Amino acid sequence: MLWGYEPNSVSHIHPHQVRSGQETCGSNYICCRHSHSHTLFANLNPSAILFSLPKIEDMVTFKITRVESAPIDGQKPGTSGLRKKVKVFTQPHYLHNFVQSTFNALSAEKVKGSTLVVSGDGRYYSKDAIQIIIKMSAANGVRRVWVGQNGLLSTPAVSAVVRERVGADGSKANGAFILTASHNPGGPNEDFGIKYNMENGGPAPEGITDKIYENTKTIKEYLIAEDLPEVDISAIGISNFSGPEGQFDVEVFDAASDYVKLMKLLIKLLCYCFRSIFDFQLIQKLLTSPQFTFCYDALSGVAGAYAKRIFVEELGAKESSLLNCIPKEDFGGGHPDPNLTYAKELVSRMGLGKNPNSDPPEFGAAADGDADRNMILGKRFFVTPSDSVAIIAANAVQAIPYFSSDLKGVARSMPTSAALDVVANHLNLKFFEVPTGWKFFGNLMDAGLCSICGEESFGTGSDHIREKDGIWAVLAWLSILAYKNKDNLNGGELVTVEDIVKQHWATFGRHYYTRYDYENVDAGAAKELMAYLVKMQSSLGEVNKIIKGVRSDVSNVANADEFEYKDPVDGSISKHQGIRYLFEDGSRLVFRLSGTGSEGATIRLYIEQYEKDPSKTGRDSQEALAPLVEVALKLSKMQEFTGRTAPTVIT
Ligand SMILES: O=P([O-])(O)O[C@H]1O[C@H](COP(=O)(O)O)[C@@H](O)[C@H](O)[C@H]1O
Ligand SMILES: [Mg+2]
Repeated sequence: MLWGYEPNSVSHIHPHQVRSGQETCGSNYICCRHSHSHTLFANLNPSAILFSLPKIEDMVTFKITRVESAPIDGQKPGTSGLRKKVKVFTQPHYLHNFVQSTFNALSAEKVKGSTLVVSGDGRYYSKDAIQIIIKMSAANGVRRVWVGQNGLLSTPAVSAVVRERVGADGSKANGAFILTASHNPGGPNEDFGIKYNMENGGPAPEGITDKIYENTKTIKEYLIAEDLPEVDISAIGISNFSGPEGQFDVEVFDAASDYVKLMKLLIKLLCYCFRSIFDFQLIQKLLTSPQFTFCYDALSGVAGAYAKRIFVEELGAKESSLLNCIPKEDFGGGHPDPNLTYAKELVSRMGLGKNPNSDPPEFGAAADGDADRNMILGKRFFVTPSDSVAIIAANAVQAIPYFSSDLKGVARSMPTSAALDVVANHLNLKFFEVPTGWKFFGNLMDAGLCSICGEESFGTGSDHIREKDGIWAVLAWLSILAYKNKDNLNGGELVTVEDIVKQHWATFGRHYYTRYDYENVDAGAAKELMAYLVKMQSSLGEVNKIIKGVRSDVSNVANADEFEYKDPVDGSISKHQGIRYLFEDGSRLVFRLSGTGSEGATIRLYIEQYEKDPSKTGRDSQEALAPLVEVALKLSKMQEFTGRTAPTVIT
């Protein structure tokens, strides 16, 4: 096969590996700069020189080694993959066992000849992990591995790449290893993580993650190409190798430009028209208006790799509107979780928290380490994630071109407030309540049942990919603001984030909502607390007596259960997905153990109360919910079980 590159795209020299589509020069090989095949072929200059692929005998060859191993405890993937301390991951065979168990769960015939994406949020240990996974992929018969430059790809970008990218030779990805522990801190003493995403770009379903876990308990050996040279993942280009089963390639590509292009291209593929998902021109007008001010905090996570390209270069925001937008291995020592506690700098810049800025911007947002979560803030105003998804759904058809023809349906996770339910009801939309974990939305989307979904845990997204998407959520909010202000940008009064939220409450009522997190609690104590709450569910008379003893103004519990979900698409059943106490007036208490921590246990307590009367929707949420909070803490004996007098995080 013959193919070529523009001569001016030559970027650097690699003496060790053959990089395809490259001009050979003595013993060195010159690499070419390109982002992906669409650009490559679209830009192909007729005068470009055509090169033949390197001959097998020129390629670096590798052998396959079978390394004896044994099961290591505790490799059960959580809500979103395996997340542990770096010190755990760097134990001999630890990562290898998990990767081999994943290959075995997928089956050899699916792995052989496949194309895998391997990248992540760039946290400490990622670079070593990528080299290990490349070597194990080669040994397991994978045909090619795609890596974002420097090993960086946000979780939503991985999903987009798996679904939409076409390699220079027409190849498509079959799956991905995403290396992240999301919102957990990074560094030698902090967390690392790995999860596998399937061909649809979404997280592996429980059927696969259960198999992976079973395999980790019986593993005896793994395969690795120990002599495969390290691949330079800082340089864009393709490295070719030859193994016992044939050719193996590693392609390093520009993570950000691919994401931006794929997002734009997607709509063309789906709709055969030339609109982008968002109306970039309209958003640009808003972002460049002197009346509007903007701030984006990537919390030193991988979102920074996209923020400059999208917000500054594409949409005209000022560079000074970006905070912590250089990705760092240890997230600058911070906790890359976009909430009111951990996104301190943004929170104070937005006029909230301890040292509030006196002149805050109109709009602020933050992302987590792997850029799938988002927090949306207005001037001195916090938007709860449960309200955020409801507001996006209520405005999507008018404000976001991707949805202009209609919404197929909407969905939320169980602990997320019912604000979205009210919108769905009002707009007569299909509605689904699923367990916590983005993978549950994927089935609905693949079946064409859901367009927009969201979670209280700062996750919002749509069926453009199969992961939640932090930058998408920001663009969705900017679209709504741009749409509502399209006639106000020449001196008129701006419709603010706060106005939009308050208008929403006036129309649909307000779900007062708060979440209390008790992080790093003793795992045994957390289990006992949950067991106690389940036991109490069988004596509601007793529960109501306790409640009335604590607060006579709180209504009775009408129903209590553990949430169970039957997937409407594949019929699979997920049990024990959170403990619910449902009150007569529609209020809810939900208790769950986090599935994303790496040590001890995190208890999450979700508290919700619906207020329909528009004259009562403007209260401070902590104040409005104080009676229910008191009830929840006493009913669960939180302090008795955990020894904690206060939560670590309140949102
Ligand atoms: O950690 P992420 O951003 O990948 O997010 C992951 O975990 C969240 C829950 O976390 P927990 O179990 O701690 O409540 C889920 O809502 C989310 O769908 C999942 O992708
Ligand atoms: Mg995340």
